[in-house]
Amino acid sequence: MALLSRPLTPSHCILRRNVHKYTTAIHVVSPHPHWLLPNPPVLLRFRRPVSFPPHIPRSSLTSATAPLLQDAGATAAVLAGAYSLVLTFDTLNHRNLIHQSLSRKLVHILSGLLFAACWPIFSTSTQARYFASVVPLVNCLRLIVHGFSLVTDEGLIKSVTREGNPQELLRGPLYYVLILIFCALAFWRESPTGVISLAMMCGGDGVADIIGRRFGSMKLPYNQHKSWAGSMSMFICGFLISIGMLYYYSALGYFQLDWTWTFQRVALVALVATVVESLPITEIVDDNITVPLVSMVVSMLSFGY
Ligand SMILES: C/C(=C\COP(=O)(O)O)CCC[C@H](C)CCC[C@H](C)CCCC(C)C
Ligand SMILES: Nc1ccn([C@@H]2O[C@H](COP(=O)(O)OP(=O)(O)O)[C@@H](O)[C@H]2O)c(=O)n1
Repeated sequence: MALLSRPLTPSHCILRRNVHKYTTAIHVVSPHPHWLLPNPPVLLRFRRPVSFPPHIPRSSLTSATAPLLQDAGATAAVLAGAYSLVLTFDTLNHRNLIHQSLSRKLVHILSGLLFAACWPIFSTSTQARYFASVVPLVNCLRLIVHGFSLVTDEGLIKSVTREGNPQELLRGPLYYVLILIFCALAFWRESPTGVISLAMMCGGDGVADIIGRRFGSMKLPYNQHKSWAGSMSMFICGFLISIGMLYYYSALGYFQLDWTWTFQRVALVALVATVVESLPITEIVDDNITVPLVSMVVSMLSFGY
C-alpha cells in the first residue's frame, strides 16, 4: 500500500508500486521542485535490495537530517540575499545612480517581500519558521549594533536612513525587522495574514512614500503631511501586491482560496491599512508598526486565521 499521508494534488504524478519495508525512495514527478511544495511529496518506496544495516534504516537518518540541512542552507542563502540587497543599493547610492530616499524605500519594499517570497524554500518541518526568523533577527541585531554606533557601516546607514543618522536605525528599520520576525513565527506559510501584512507594510507603505513625495501635491484634509496620491497608491499597490503574494502561495499549494471572496477581504484590509497610515499619528507610533498590526487584525477577522 502506498504511503500516502495527504490527498494527492493534480500536480503530483505518483508512480504506484508495491511497497517493501527496506526500499529506496523514488522521485515524485511534479511540475514544481519538490522542496518548494507545501508537504513533502509522498515518496513512495519501491522493492529494491538495499545495503544499509537493518538496525538503523538509512531512510530514518535521512528523514531526520534532510530538513535540518535544507533549513540551514535556506537560512544562509536568505542571509546572503539580505546582505547583498543592502550592499547593492549602497553601491547604487555611492555612485549617485539612485537618490538616498529612493534607495531606502526600495530596500523597504524589497526586503520584506523577498523575505516572504523565500519562505517556501525552507523545509516543511516545524523548526523551519524558526530558521527563517533567524534572518530578520540577525538584521535586528545588526541594526541595534549600528544604531548605537558600536560598529559603523556607512553603507547600511546610507541605504536605510533618511538623514544618515545611525540612531534612525533604531526606529523605522528596527520596527520593520521585528514585524518580519513576528510574521514568520506567528503566521508563516499557514495563514494569509502574514503575507498580507507584509505586503501592506512593505509594498503599500513603501509605494505611498515614493508616489506621495513625487505626485502628492493634493494633501489630505486631516493630514498635511500625507496626500491623496500617496494614499491611493498605497491602497492600489498594497492590494495588488497582497493578491500577488496570495496567488504565489496558492500556486505552490499552501492556500486554497475562493478568489472572489479573497479579493473583497484583501480590499478591506488594504482600505483600513491605508486609512490608518494616512492618520497624523506617525509622530506617536511609527507606521511600520501601525500598518502591519492593523492589517493583521483585519486580515485575521476576515480570513479567520
Ligand atoms: C529601510 C527599511 C525600513 C525603513 O522603514 P521606513 O523608516 O522607511 O518606514 C528596511 C530595513 C531592511 C533591513 C536593513 C534588512 C532586512 C532584510 C530582511 C530581514 C531579509 C531580506 C532577505 C531577501 C532575500 C532580500
Ligand atoms: N499616504 C502618504 C504617505 C506618504 N506620503 C509622502 O511620503 C513622505 C514619507 O511618508 P512617511 O512619513 O509615511 O514615510 P515613512 O514613515 O513610511 O518612511 C511623506 O512626507 C509624504 O511626502 C504621502 O504623500 N502620502
